[in-house]
Amino acid sequence: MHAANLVSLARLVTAPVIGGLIVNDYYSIAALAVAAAGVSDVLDGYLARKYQKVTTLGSILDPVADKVVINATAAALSAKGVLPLGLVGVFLARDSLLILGGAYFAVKLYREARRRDAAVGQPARSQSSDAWPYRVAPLFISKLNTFGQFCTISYASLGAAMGTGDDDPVLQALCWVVGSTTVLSGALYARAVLKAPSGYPSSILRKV
Ligand SMILES: O=P(O)(O)OC[C@H](O)CO
Repeated sequence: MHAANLVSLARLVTAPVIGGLIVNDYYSIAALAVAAAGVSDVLDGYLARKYQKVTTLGSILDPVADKVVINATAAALSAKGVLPLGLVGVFLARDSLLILGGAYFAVKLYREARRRDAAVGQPARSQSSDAWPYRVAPLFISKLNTFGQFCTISYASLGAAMGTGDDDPVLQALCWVVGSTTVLSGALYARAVLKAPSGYPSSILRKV
């Protein structure tokens, strides 16, 4: 596995650790760990581009790792009364829709590959990389949103460590901003899909 994907995978597996830190009130370590996860989100993309390893797998693993870390830590902070439950609901709702959308296109690609194989009388090769000619390209607003989510969660955790409380105006502003960018990014993904009713939305699914 390429270094870029190892970085994404490492981020993914830290999610339960960070959640455990928050639940057990180790807020300052959790804040650092979330910030490190945010830095690793930049690093995996940089490594993939530098070594020309921008792959289908990497393009899925990277946002999945982000979603797991962000939702798990935001849910843990909400359970501790540090982040509003509504914000976590917005994060979860958008990411559930994105995962459902991703699953829809994965099944569609798989079925098309099976049909192609059947048409030429070849054994099924739908598992091969030929069947997955697209990589996922996040919208720019989504990259900004992910950055904002990491910042908000890290700041909230730091605030909990310092006892500033959830009425901190900076935290409240961050929650409103990131809640809005989450909704906006979900709406723009939905628009991209709806504009390509029978095909693949080229603004988010790029040929490998
Ligand atoms: O949350 P997404 O799927 O819009 O993707 C944004 C990526 O996580 C950026 O690395």
